[in-house]
Amino acid sequence: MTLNPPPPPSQPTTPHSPPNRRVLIVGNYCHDVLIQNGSVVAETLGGAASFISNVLDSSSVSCELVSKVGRDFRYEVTHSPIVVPEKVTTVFEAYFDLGIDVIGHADRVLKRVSACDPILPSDIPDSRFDFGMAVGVGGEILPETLEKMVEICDVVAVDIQALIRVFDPVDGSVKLVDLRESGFFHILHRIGYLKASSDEALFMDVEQMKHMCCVVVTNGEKGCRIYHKDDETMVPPFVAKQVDPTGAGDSYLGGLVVGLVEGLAVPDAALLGNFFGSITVEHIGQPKFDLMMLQRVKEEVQRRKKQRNLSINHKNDQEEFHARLTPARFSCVDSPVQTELLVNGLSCDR
Ligand SMILES: Nc1ncnc2c1ncn2[C@@H]1O[C@H](COP(=O)(O)OP(=O)(O)OP(=O)(O)O)[C@@H](O)[C@H]1O
Ligand SMILES: O[C@H]1[C@H](O)[C@@H](O)[C@H](O)[C@@H](O)[C@H]1O
Repeated sequence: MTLNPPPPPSQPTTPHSPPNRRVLIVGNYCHDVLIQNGSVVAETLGGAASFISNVLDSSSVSCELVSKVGRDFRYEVTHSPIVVPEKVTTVFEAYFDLGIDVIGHADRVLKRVSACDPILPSDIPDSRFDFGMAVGVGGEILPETLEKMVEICDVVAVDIQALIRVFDPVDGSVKLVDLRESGFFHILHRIGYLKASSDEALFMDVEQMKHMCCVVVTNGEKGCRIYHKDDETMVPPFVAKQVDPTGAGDSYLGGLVVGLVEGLAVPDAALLGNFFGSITVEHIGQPKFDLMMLQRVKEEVQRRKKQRNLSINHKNDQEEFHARLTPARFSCVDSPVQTELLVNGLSCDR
């Protein structure tokens, strides 16, 4: 089945001088506090922007990141955030033993216990970008912020969590509102990609949205589905031993965008998303990707592109791409810090 998605970002002009494929990532970093049986199990750097830039940086895709943190921000990051001295960094507590939350999310109950400032249009550079990613976690993306993004970026990908989250005024519990009531709906015909988890997809009309943009719905260990106009494609998962689901959707989106800027077709880019999502669930916090693994992935992406250019694809060609990526996962090793955390770590079987 062929998908006819929004145009990908600009392609190389000569084999030796790749163009500047700049990606703009907009969303706040946060502190993630993982809680199980009443105790803090881990405190990690969070925020979709941090997981996504980890995937893009590791894949040598140049990106610029706009994020706000408070004076208490304690992580050394490649892309410096804007520090708001009178504020504290956004904090999410993730409770792994409170059962199913109000939105039917069985993994964890999320509470936003503090929130840094929103990201304003004036915080975003005035330059042009090939690809924009609106990936807020705590309500920091405003309609006018997204409007500026669609003006300066050729294609914009949006994580629905940036648009539909609302926060309980008493305890900060995350709730979702219908996309039509989110205050962003009027801009959505101008975006290229909308990503939602299967829980979040219940808060939009996929049948309606797939005529406005390419919709990707992730479904944990089952992989993901792509909807665009009259096409629907299932993209298979990779087998993983889940330890902590945090950031899986973010790394997925990072992998998808890496695939798109590299010039892969949407289903292949989504397979790369599944690949990075599956590695992320095996770690607490940010995964540190193995260099050999990244090199293999790069080679497979180039091979896949060549195949496409020569039009030598056949019906089951994604199976082959999947089969060639699968062994690359096994060259991935944990850093000592992560291994130590895993010993006391979470295990969240779905
Ligand atoms: N247990 C798993 N095994 C294999 N792959 C997984 C697993 N969980 C997630 N993934 C991969 O990561 C992708 C995103 O996961 P998921 O659907 O849980 O997103 P999400 O709910 O947005 O994640 P989060 O909010 O935790 O960041 C999936 O489509 C899948 O490819
Ligand atoms: O760090 C995580 C991550 O970015 C998730 O995508 C988001 O759902 C959580 O709110 C956040 O704490």
